Amino acid sequence: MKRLWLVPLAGLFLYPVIRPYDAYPQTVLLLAFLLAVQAVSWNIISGYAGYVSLGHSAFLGLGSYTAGIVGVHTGLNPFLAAPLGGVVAVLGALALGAVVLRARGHAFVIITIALLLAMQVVATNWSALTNGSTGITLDLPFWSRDYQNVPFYYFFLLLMVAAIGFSAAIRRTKFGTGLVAIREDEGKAAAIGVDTTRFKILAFCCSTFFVGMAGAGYAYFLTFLNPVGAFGILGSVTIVLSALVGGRGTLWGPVVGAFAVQIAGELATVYGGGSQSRVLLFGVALVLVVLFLPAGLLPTIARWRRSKTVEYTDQAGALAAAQVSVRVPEPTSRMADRWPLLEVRGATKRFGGLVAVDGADLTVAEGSITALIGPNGSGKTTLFNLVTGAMRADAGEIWFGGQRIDRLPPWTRGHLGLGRTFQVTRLFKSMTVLQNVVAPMPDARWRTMLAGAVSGHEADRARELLGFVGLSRFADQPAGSLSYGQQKLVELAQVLMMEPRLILLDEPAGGVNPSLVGRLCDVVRGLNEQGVTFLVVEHNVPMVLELCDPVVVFSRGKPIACGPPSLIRSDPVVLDAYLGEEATADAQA
Ligand SMILES: Nc1ncnc2c1ncn2[C@@H]1O[C@H](COP(=O)(O)OP(=O)(O)OP(=O)(O)O)[C@@H](O)[C@H]1O
Repeated sequence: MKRLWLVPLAGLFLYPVIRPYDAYPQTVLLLAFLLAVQAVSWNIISGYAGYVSLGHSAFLGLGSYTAGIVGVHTGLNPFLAAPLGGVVAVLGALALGAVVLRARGHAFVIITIALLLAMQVVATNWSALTNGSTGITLDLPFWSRDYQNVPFYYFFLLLMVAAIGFSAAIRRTKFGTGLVAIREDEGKAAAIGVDTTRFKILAFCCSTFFVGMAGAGYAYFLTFLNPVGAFGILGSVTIVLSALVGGRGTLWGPVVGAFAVQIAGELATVYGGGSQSRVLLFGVALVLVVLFLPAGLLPTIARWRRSKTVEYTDQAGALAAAQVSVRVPEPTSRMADRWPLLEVRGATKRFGGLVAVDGADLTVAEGSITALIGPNGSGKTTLFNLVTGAMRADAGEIWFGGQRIDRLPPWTRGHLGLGRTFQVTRLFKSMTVLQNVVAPMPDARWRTMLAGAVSGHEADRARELLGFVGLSRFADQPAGSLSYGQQKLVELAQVLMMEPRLILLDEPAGGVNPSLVGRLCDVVRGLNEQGVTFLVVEHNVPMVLELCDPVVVFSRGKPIACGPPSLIRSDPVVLDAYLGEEATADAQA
């Protein structure tokens, strides 16, 4: 059943054999294959990674011009020049990606359109190479007219199969999971070790190779190239429309969409009175899809078919089966001496006129569970952001394990053993619980990146960690269906996949069912006994005083006291600044 797609594929392969003289349907189909190649490729950067390119047909144009220019100068057949077209498209993506992928959202979309139009201008004006607006005429196909378009048919069909296979392979790797993580929450992805810069540039390159190859074949099919045709916006709009109709971010959505759009466009041209009606149809379809089918056909159908009885759970029972049997870093000899694992020296962060962190110094000894408490807005989360690299400090230094880290990107800090959880959980909602736990990238090696997303010892370890936090039975549920407290525990399991030396917990008990708080403390203690150091921001003062030692008190962006809980509990400065009059009265009673 799973290989049902082989049936239509076999049909497509056999069609020209069975009906060799059906030239028109063959042409419609080969153009659908071409569109599918582009939509499936576009989906890698814009569906998986969420960076919507509206200029992707530029890479078809690059491939076309490569084949055209090489053909004119060397006589090389465009089919043979196709790999070169793919390589040129990838090189173009590599050069442009480093620049355009700095932008996000609308800015990225606009830049990609600008890019397409810029290429049109270059192709028009670089006459010596491209023959300018006069264009390039290629040799006619060498085969007999009896074969019609059959060679083009198979060329584009094979490319489509290759592009789908490539996209499926990417989706199955940790690289693919990393792209989805970037789409859902780029900051979080970086925090769990995903080198977002490398992932995005690589995805951009992957999304152009088959498009460039297809461009070479398309130039041969048309036998004529000019800048307006090769770098027109309509081609890009059609790609986006195909992926949106079928379902962006899915494997088969762009394929289904490409066939639907190509066939609908053909019908509009034939019965609607010419190619203008095709443009009108695309415009109307784009509006309708965005308004009424935002997820696309396949995801909408899948949602209808999916069982409506997703198991929403309460928090009771979670952790019941928890076993503290988890692999954590080897305790180091320095631990015994309470060596500083993290040192923040004079860190400052300003937001306009507001000084959120004001020359703060903080030391976290290896092997400790250090607390960071303080009133709302005193700068605790901002300090976390400076330590993990989510924000850059305006001044000061941060050292971790004897290495200065304040200029390193967040993922490198993660690879060094710095993990964090968030005040408001930031799981990847479209992934299952298990997929979330295997998503982190513990290092920057290519081997890790290309490893299976949910396979081998990584998956075993993720299951072990889910057992550790007591959530094994939710492994295959969507992360978003779990209760808030359970999501916090999944986030902890996710961080543990990085094998961290230090975990920064941002309000671990916030919003969590009180019955879980005690268990959460046990989990933290269990991990600490095995060598993991913790820095905990928490408003639940009784919990902090019971769990942590030392306790650092933050006020107005810097520490005002530090010591064991017994001292902090009765320190008048702390009582005044943070615990308030009520606590002062309690302490005095
Ligand atoms: N991105 C930002 N832009 C502007 N101001 C910010 C930003 N992030 C934090 N702030 C401000 O910096 C100050 C410190 O905020 P921060 O969230 O670090 O405090 P906190 O101690 O973690 O508070 P809470 O306990 O409520 O989470 C606050 O006044 C906050 O409004």
